[in-house]
Amino acid sequence: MFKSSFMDNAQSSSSSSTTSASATANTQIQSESPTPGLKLNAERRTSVSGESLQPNTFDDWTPDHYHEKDPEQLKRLESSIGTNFLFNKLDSDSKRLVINCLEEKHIPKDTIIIKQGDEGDYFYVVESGNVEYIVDGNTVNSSGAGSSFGELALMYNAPRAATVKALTDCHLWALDRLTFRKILLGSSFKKRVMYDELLKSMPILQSLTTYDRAKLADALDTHIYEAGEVIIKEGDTGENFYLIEYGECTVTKEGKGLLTTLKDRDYFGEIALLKNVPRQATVTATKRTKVATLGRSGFQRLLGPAVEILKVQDPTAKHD
Ligand SMILES: Nc1ncnc2c1ncn2[C@@H]1O[C@@H]2COP(=O)(O)O[C@H]2[C@H]1O
Repeated sequence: MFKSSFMDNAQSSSSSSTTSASATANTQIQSESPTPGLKLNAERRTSVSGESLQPNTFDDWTPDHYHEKDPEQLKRLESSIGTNFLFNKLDSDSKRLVINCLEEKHIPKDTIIIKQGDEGDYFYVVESGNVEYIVDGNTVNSSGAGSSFGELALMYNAPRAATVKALTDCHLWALDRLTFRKILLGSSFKKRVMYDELLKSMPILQSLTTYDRAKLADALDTHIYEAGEVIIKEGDTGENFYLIEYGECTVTKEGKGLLTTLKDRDYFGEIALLKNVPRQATVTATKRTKVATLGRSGFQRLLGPAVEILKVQDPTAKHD
């Protein structure tokens, strides 16, 4: 019954690539969920093998957890998470569906909501309270009202990348795996789906974790340049870093001519951002070229260990 409106939001799946979660361990929740009928991950074994990152397209799919929300719940949802980026990209039918598939959870302080290494079954949005994220025993960050977590395992069919613990009593909304994949992957997480193959295949990004790659994908934009177009001009102020998805570009410098030719999976534009200097060369598309661009603030925040590799590979060291 939901078919026609869902199909507008789901990207059609053309990829045949699949990844399988290796973890099969049952997830444990260390504090009883007070919400009847909602088991969190407890005693749950989810089979996720054979799914790709592409959003699912189950033509005859009906959500398992569909419960019309009462007016009081709807009002709270609208004011707390209705304006969240996850939901404001949805058309009204999809938004209504997602909202009605959300399950309410009251989580006591100190509850382990997600355990690193487990399989994923739910995605969570925080209405109130704070949670912390623990990777390999170290607290890496925390988040509060309006944030969300638990998407990585559902997107990439990977084991949970972090343990998530309630720092305070929390009021959460949980979305089941299939509804997440069916609706949110094709809309709210579309950029991650779009850039996944590119980022995974870029040699300089190999040191990034799944989490790092996901955050990076959120910050990217796409541009297409036709043959002959100048992408970067020597002497200009640099604002973007570029990853080449496909195409070909030349790098030329006044007085030196052609320095190099760049192709698929190469990058450029890093020197001005790394050293805070003007553009050191001109980059021109010689074929139709599709690039993913990352702005200055994203470059500083999101490239993580890849920045060190960029510094080591600084090409200006060779030709200056
Ligand atoms: N630094 C981090 N590394 C990994 N996961 C994180 C981090 N910070 C927040 N998270 C969230 O913690 C979640 C744990 O479950 P997932 O791997 O499904 O998805 C993960 C992210 O949503």
